[in-house]
Amino acid sequence: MDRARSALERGDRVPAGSLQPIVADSWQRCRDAGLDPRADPIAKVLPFSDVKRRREAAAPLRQLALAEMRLLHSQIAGSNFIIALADRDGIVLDTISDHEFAQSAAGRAIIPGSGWHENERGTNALGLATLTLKPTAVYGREHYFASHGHLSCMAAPILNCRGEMLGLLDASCAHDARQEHTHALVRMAAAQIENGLVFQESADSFVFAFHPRAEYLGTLSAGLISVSASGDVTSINRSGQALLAGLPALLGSHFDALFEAGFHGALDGLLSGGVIRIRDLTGSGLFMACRQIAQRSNVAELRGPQRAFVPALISKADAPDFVCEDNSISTLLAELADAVSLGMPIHVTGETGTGKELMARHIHKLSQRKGEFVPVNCGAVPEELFISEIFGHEQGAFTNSRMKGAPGLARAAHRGTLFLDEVADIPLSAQTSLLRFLDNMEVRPVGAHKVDKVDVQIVSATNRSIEEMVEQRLFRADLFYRLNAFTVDLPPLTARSDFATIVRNLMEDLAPGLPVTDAAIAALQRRKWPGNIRELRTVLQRALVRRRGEYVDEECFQEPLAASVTLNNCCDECRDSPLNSARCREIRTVHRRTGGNISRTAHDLGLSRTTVYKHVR
Ligand SMILES: Nc1ncnc2c1ncn2[C@@H]1O[C@H](COP(=O)(O)OP(=O)(O)OP(=O)(O)O)[C@@H](O)[C@H]1O
Repeated sequence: MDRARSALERGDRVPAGSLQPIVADSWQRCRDAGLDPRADPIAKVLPFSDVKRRREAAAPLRQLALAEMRLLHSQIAGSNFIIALADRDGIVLDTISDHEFAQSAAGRAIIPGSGWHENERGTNALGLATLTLKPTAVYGREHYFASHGHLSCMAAPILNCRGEMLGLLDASCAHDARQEHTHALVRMAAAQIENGLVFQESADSFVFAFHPRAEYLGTLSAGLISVSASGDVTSINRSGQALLAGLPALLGSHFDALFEAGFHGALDGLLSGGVIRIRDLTGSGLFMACRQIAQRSNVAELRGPQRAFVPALISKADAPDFVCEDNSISTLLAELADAVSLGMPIHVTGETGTGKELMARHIHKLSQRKGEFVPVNCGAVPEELFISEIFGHEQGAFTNSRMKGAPGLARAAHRGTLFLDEVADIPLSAQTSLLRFLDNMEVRPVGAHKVDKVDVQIVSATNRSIEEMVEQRLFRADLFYRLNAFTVDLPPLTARSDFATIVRNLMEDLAPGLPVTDAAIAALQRRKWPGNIRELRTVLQRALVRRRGEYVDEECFQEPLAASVTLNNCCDECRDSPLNSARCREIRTVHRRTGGNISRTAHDLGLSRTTVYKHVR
């Protein structure tokens, strides 16, 4: 390696045989592309809007991959690693890392949006695996750029059954800390994701596992084949293709072209839930078991008695107890249930009053966690107390410490949910501690030496654009990426297709049994709703006062515009107090001018963040 490296850095021919051929070829390509191995790599990072689009495009893959990444992380945790998921173009979408690695130069380079193409970053595992579609490891000084020489990276492509690349999984670590088995773990995780995709893409198909040995049916070396209700092959994993080598184990082929028993012959035994013996058409004996029954297939027609079907995506128990008939939300809810079951941090965005807190409580309910739902209003906690509020403090930890000591909200949320409301207002000084907590779920109260591990579902919410704050360096990008593994974006009230249902639902709550006319709903729908559902609720309350008959009609909403604007400019508490309303209006005006930034409003007006928060919430 020493000879190869000095030849490379001198610009001489690299001695033959001094490198594995795949690395030697890559060095040559980098040289041809004019990259200088002693210079810094070209470190392009896409803006978050692009990452978001790519994450959406890769949503089914991410859903499976994030679960595998967490598992992989738990297998290699503490060994100073980062695990990354990249999309088909080699752009990193998500990372999970040991805290120490995240702080290193390499950890700060492998971030969502970073691309690892060979022609920019030189020889590296992600770049090579993107080119070759093969699992690849690049150790230490095999990296083209000398500045990457302390890293070891292992990447494995994730392919669909047509052999097309969907994404890549990568594990990188300091070269001294590398462990031989990690490469195998990364390959296994990629294979597990590929298998998950067979199920995910084949909801309308049967999925059968097969292997020459029955005890291997549940392992990664088992073949998985998905077959439509008429016996056509809809997907087959890599192990399946290898086990059926020599046969047309391809998409669009038919079960009968692969196995002697034929589809209808095999199905009866398979649907009985047992393991059957079967021969492929080359005569090799195999064991086969059914892993999934096709949804919507009429199994009764295919065989005797009716079998259980795969349940619908949202069960009744999982349905929220607030209105969400709007398409964009109901689609999200199906995915949300999966994200919650994987324990992914969920980030809820939406204008004020769109129902973010309600959604956070729903997430807690979905998680079926026995612990508490613990809301923290990050905008209302004074900056200097933030860390001790979240992580607690020991008795006497502060000079003027009131207190006996407090466990902190993160511990109070153990086995429950920590809801970080107004998360954009977390002081920069506390963001590092929160990031570390998200990585290791460890709590160390201020002044304490002991560390406790907790198990907490994280939900955060904001009505501000954290993307912009990240660009302005007001919010840590790595913290943002950790918080928003899954985002629920609540539409403003004016964009909701279930507006009428929301009105009727609120009316039922405020005055059960009292009808509201369609004309009244139409009149409401024509208005602007800067305060969204919260404002609608207040307007309905006021209309009830004005109601004359046994129903609410459009006349109940004809309040003078000026009054309504003035009212909207004050918070509920100050509305009836001439003394407070002017001050309140000023706070709310500055708050709007600062784009909803509580800290800046507080600073500009010389008030505490808690005071500002009280008037703008
Ligand atoms: N889908 C819904 N159906 C009925 N009521 C709703 C719905 N969503 C929200 N609400 C009501 O609207 C009000 C505001 O909801 P919530 O406090 O959850 O909003 P928010 O987005 O967290 O607001 P903020 O950003 O100001 O904290 C509450 O009274 C809530 O019950």
